[in-house]
Amino acid sequence: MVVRGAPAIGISAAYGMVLAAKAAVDAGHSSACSKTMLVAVNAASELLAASRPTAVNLFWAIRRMNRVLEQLLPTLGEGSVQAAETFIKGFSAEAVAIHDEDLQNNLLMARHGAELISALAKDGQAQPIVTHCNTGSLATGGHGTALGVIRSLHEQQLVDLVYVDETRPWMQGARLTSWELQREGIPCALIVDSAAASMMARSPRQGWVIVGADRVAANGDVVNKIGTYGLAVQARYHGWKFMVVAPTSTFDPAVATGAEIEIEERPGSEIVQIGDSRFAAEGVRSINPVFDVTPAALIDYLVSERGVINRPRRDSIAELKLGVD
Ligand SMILES: CSC[C@H]1O[C@H](OP(=O)(O)O)[C@H](O)[C@@H]1O
Repeated sequence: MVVRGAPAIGISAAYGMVLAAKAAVDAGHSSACSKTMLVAVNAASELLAASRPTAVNLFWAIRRMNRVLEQLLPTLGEGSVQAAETFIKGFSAEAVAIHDEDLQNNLLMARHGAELISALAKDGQAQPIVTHCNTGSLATGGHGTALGVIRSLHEQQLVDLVYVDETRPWMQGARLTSWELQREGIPCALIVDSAAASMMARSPRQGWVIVGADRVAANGDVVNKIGTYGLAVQARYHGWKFMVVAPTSTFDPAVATGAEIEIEERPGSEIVQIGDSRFAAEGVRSINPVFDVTPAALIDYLVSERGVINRPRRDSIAELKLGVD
């Protein structure tokens, strides 16, 4: 959890593989043969892949780096200083490309999402928004997914107030999102997760729930931070629109529905105490899944860098023609 947020996890894994390659070169005193390199990078990618199970960006980035590794390995031969330098340059370039592309995709998604909301805003009125977890520059290559859309809306004076779910139990909303929003001067108020429905009910205007994603299944089901599913149900009941913002690196065409996606379970210690201070009854059983599945039927808009899908379904997602590799 030092690095968290689906795109940031993928980007970090790519850089982690580069660091492992560099370490292999250093250990061989400025050179490394293709065999040593393969062993070192494979070991690193296995370790990285085991770090978290749900965000697919992690596996996507590792696969992408492995493809470049395969192309570059033969150039190392038996190992020379010059070959090692060229190898590291080429391998690092792929990690930097993954990072840069994510930032560019964030900017595109921010534009697509904000254009849609602004087009639907009656009389150009500023919108109330609920967001969950942290999807800003701290979770991505730089601008943010859901928070990127909120930023762009704010630039157009279309944000009335962002209700920030604290996001139990890791408190990404309280610790990170409220910090990012305040820093940018975007009007926001922190709420406990269970207050979101009441905020929707008492808001004079119907607004938007805008969230990110950790994995999008082929049928449009979305896995995101625990509590997202509840927000989608509440949004539908109260007539608020529900928008998911995620780059195509978060889409997993290999899984048919959200039910197939592994949901990370974290230790109960995260929910029976805050910091060192325990408040739950001693010995109580706890269950701590940190993601949930929002069925596609509850999603009004799915925004990726390729554009906006209204009411995502298997066929509309298939039109993106994302390769299964
Ligand atoms: C744009 S980040 C996607 C996603 O990552 C968060 O999970 P975590 O903080 O556990 O890594 C959350 O579900 C965000 O929506």
